[in-house]
Amino acid sequence: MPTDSNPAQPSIVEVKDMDFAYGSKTALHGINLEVERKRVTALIGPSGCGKSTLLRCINRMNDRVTGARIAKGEVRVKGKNIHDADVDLTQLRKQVGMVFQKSNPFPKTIYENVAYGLRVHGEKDGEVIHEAVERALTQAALWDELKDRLQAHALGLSGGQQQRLCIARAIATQPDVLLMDEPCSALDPIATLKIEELIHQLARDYTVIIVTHNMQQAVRVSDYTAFLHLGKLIEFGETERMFDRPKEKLTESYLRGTFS
Ligand SMILES: Nc1ncnc2c1ncn2[C@@H]1O[C@H](COP(=O)(O)OP(=O)(O)OP(=O)(O)O)[C@@H](O)[C@H]1O
Repeated sequence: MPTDSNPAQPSIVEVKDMDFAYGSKTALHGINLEVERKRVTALIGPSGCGKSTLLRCINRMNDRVTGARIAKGEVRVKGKNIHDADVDLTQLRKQVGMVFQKSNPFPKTIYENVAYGLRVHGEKDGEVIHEAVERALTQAALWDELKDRLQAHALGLSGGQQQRLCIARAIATQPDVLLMDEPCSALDPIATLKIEELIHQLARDYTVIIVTHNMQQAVRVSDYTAFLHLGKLIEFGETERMFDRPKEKLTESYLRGTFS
């Protein structure tokens, strides 16, 4: 599989020769992927190729699906196999945060949505929580908009604001990696643009891995792209290079829209 990995940059997430199965059905075959720190990596490919499954392997979100398992290989985050017996799932999900397709704020105030993760991890110091809420809302480009109504109900926000609030919630505990599963698919073009700008800014502090159906979005937001087809990683490399000069015929036909 062609790759343009950068040997000078140690990977924060490594997927090594991984097969993933739902019961008897193998959904991912022999995946090898190295994700560079503080960069945006996009996962693209036709519907059902395994993008979300791969994303959800990185914080063991697939553990929730009965019969779903890594059949071969491993996933490492910061060098640690995430299936080792001593891995604490709550800690892993603190390290690897997630934002879903449909925004899902809790039916609580704006403030409590962002403070939630800190409280779950046992933070009791009001000042520490307040600083974290302000920092996360600022990083999610929401502080100026919302600072005067932190006690308002989160469900009263617009769809785009709710999604940015979910991003603020995910980054409040300062994860190393942020997984985003089609974060703009339910949003209008203006709200989408704001999230895309935000993704650029987030990559200063976080490693972002995003699933997108929208190839133009992959070009706009990502540094690296992984193209999957039928559960296999066909090509991985710098986004600009891959879209200009794909190395694989299959990638080329998918990107040119001549895919059958
Ligand atoms: N919970 C599940 N149980 C059984 N099979 C599943 C489950 N979730 C996904 N699959 C199967 O695994 C394969 C990969 O699905 P996945 O949702 O990861 O693909 P995707 O590329 O994200 O698709 P889409 O772009 O349509 O969201 C598909 O064949 C799908 O039917």
